[in-house]
Amino acid sequence: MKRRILIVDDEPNIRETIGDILKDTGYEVVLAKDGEEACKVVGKEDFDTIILDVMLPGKGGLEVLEYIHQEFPIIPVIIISGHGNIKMAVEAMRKGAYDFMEKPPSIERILATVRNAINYKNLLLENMSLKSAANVAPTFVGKSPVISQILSSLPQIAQSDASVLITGENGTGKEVIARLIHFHSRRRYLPFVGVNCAAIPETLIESELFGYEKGAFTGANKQKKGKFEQAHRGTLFLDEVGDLSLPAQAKVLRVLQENEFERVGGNELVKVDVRIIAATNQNLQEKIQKGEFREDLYYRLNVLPLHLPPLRERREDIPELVEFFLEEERERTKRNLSITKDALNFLASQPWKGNVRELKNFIQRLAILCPDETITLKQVQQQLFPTTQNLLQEEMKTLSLKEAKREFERQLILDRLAQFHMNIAKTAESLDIERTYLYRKMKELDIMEEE
Ligand SMILES: Nc1ncnc2c1ncn2[C@@H]1O[C@H](COP(=O)(O)OP(=O)(O)OP(=O)(O)O)[C@@H](O)[C@H]1O
Repeated sequence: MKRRILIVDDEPNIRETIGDILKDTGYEVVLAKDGEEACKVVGKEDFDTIILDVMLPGKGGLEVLEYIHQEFPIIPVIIISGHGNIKMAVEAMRKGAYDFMEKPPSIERILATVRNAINYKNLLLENMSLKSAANVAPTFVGKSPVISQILSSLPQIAQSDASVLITGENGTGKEVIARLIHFHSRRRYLPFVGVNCAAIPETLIESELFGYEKGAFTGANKQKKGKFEQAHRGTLFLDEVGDLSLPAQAKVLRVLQENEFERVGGNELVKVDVRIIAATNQNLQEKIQKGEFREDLYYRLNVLPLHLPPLRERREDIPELVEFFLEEERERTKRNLSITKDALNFLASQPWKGNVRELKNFIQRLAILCPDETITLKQVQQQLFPTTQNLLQEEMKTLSLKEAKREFERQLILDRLAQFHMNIAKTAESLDIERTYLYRKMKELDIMEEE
């Protein structure tokens, strides 16, 4: 990624010469002839450093410096001044300019000062990020073959800047993976902005994504940046992308193609540099067939596809996930929680229709509700299924004979499984039924998932 420098000077010679030197060294350069132009351009594009003449017509250099300092405190400003304006330059340094160069600066001086300023900005960013929780890599637990394969492909995915489409049922960990990709990418110290496209009403999605200008609609009493602008130079996570309306899809496609858009109610083009990671639990191919999702957008998003299978298809990850969530609970509750082997086996046999999220919530519930530090099979079952006792009290009046019979059978089998520590042969023997019949019953009664 090229570093971008803004040069503000009313003397064309100076700004062009410095611009050419920096361009030849590989920087991207933007030139502004006065303070007004500088303030305008700095709000639209992101700069790594600004070289600012202190003596400008109209809006003076010191005023521009103050504005940049207030609005974009992370951008270092290098002051340039003629010999007669040294006093002003000193004043600028006092006001927080990063460095100052006397006109005409030598090539070496320009390159060294710009390089130092960029390093300084990086340090600031790093420091900010070290202080924030964002610096902690999210943990994605799992060693099943499919998860191992995904995790081993992450470094390459993170290093590329191409769009990623993560598919998978709700709660399979799509957002954690998106954060991991961002964390390992060069955008790590820049924002990761998430937007849940399903949670925003259709009427608001455009202003949410693209922002709006003051006066764009009733209540818009000042300009607001949208998610694309907030994510500038970072990553934008479009969660539930399948829920975007067709007009919003058209707008998103345009940003992906042209890297620019207009805020709602505005006609100025805003340039952005964002990496898109999208996620969905829907079958986008099917939505394309039905005319509900744009095929061209699908291909733009699906450059690097990642599929997270449901938890029931990677049950071998469950013990490690349970241990991970228990550890979180140990820390939180300061209790030395553990779980028995048969309880763990039982958890691994459950359907977990809400995937890892449901499992995590369940472990949190166990940690709160279990009186003992060792979580047993009995306690797991009590929390996972309402007991016949409760049902008898609460719902007996409304259950049909068939439902009551089913509930009784279910509870009996669960109790007996607990008694024999999930040993199927012994449980079947004690119930005087065949093992295969017990399996069939467990599936029929939703105690065990159909394969
Ligand atoms: N492999 C994993 N390791 C650790 N925690 C996980 C893992 N997978 C999911 N989680 C946790 O489960 C919860 C749900 O995960 P996440 O929000 O990433 O799922 P999602 O697929 O994005 O869900 P949705 O489609 O509903 O937005 C989060 O609290 C997350 O931290």
